[in-house]
Amino acid sequence: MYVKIGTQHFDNEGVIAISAITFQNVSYIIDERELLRDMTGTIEKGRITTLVGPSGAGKTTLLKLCNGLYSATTGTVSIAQRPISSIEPTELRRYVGIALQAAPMIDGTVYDNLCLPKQLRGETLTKEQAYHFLDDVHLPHNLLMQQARDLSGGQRQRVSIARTLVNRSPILLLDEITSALDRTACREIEALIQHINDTYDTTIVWITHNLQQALSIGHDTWIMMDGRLIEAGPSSLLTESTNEAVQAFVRGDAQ
Ligand SMILES: Nc1ncnc2c1ncn2[C@@H]1O[C@H](COP(=O)(O)OP(=O)(O)OP(=O)(O)O)[C@@H](O)[C@H]1O
Repeated sequence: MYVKIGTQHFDNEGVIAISAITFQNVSYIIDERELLRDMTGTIEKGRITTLVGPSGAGKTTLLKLCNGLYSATTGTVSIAQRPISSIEPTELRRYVGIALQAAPMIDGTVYDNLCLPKQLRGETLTKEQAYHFLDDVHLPHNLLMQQARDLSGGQRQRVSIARTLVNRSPILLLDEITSALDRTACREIEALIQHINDTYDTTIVWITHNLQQALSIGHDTWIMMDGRLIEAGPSSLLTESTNEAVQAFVRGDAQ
């Protein structure tokens, strides 16, 4: 049981509850280009944190450091206070789920796609269990045996999210998952992510170019520019930051 005081969580003994993800002086260099520069910050457990910033700021690179796709060149990324380099890849994949804009599916049915996370661990998912995950993302049961390639964009994104739920990952990374969707489907996915965050206390890290979405959905925001973390804190920073570069970005001058 955690109590929230200010922006920090404390347990019964007054110890700060585990943070979800921490970055300690993290940089990432590839081909002599420094894509992330000396980033230090904490993504808090159980919250929705949006990652915003101009194109090329390094947002996707940051997500890739969180699920082990990239390794920090210097500094330390920790998940639940464990350096990511000490976590087994299979455990990490289970702990940190990811959903992408394109919602890539394997060729086959919705059921085949939902089975995938279990199959990777040599386990099986029963149809009854699969129906439960369809319920979670508000999709009808008759979609289970439909070919994934025939789904609408919104349905596809829901299946992609349901697939992350199969692992019950405490952390969910989302990379522009609504940018290809129409307004209605976008609202539905936003409500779904809020529901998952509320119901399972899942920590959500969400890259979005939609600042209105960041304001309405995010508890916190990280504003990145040119590989640096410029601001981190409550989403109200998007309108209240006194940083001129942030203000220019929010006005649309830097997008
Ligand atoms: N593998 C790579 N090798 C070299 N440069 C890369 C690589 N991946 C990304 N970059 C460059 O790093 C910078 C940051 O890319 P990244 O995709 O993290 O930005 P982003 O903030 O997510 O951008 P967007 O909002 O456009 O998706 C960009 O200039 C990109 O071209």
